[in-house]
Amino acid sequence: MSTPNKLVVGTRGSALALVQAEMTEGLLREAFPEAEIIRKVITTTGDRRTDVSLADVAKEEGVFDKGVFIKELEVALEQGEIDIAVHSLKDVPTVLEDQFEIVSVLERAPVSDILITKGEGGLDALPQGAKVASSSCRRQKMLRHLRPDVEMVDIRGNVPTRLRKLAEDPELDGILLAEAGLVRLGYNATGEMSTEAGPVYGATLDAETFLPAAGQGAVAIEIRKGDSKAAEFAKAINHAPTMTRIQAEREFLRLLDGGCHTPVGVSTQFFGDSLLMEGIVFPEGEAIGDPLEAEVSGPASEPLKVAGNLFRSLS
Ligand SMILES: NCc1[nH]cc(CCC(=O)O)c1CC(=O)O
Repeated sequence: MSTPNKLVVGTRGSALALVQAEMTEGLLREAFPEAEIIRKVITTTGDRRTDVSLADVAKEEGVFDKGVFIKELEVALEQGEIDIAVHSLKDVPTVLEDQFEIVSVLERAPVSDILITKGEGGLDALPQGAKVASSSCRRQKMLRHLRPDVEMVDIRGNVPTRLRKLAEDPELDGILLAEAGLVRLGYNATGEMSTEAGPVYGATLDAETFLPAAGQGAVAIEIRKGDSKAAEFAKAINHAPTMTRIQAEREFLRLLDGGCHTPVGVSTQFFGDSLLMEGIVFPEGEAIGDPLEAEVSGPASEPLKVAGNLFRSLS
């Protein structure tokens, strides 16, 4: 077990995870200059299995849903090997096992998705019948909702690999990625990015039109429930406005999850003391179908209520 003034931070070893761990550790060191902050890198199932789609990895490994990127970190938390786990919030299921809790989030990076293409001009310049790669069901459905002519295909691999695959593959016209990941890795997400196979170009997909995933761009800190020391460390670096938004977004997703798994997009914005929320829910399966959509606003002091209203307004 750790001594009182030592905190072990657990993180995945991907480039993005390491950047996010470093941000977390920097904030912790600023808030607790006397504390010893130690990093422990842990490989997750999602990191080991880059051969097949994430949905198949989850199925084969018996890990529920998005747990593919967090399970091993939770095991390390449970066993006391680490005191806090740093995650991309988007990868964390909305309902945690009883012994864990998310106590804080860092200030959010840009929430939008980015379309990366071989030429400039973004979505409007994408040719009719274009082929675009993404392994996210939500991105696949969202893009086909806006552009039914587009053909979507799967893709795996880290960011540099995906950018290179786009530049290399004459059949492929674009890929979709989170702006947050690109920005945190130091890419010029909304402009020219170079790859070994030539330049590619990023363009923001406006978050009110192309609705992001719940919690996209946010970094979450998970601890053992009831660990008051870890809670004290983590809460000191919480970013309250981000917490309000992600509580609303995750509550909306939780209300929808009820057993099945459907692609969901959700966006939140503050207008003074109000929280404006938009949501879109796509039917399961291959067909694009007609999604359910809604937009509501309510008091920012009650994010769960606003999310409940959004859920009930879906039509
Ligand atoms: N599912 C993988 C994942 N988890 C978090 C990010 C990016 C950062 C973020 O959205 O917070 C990504 C890559 C992507 O979606 O392009």
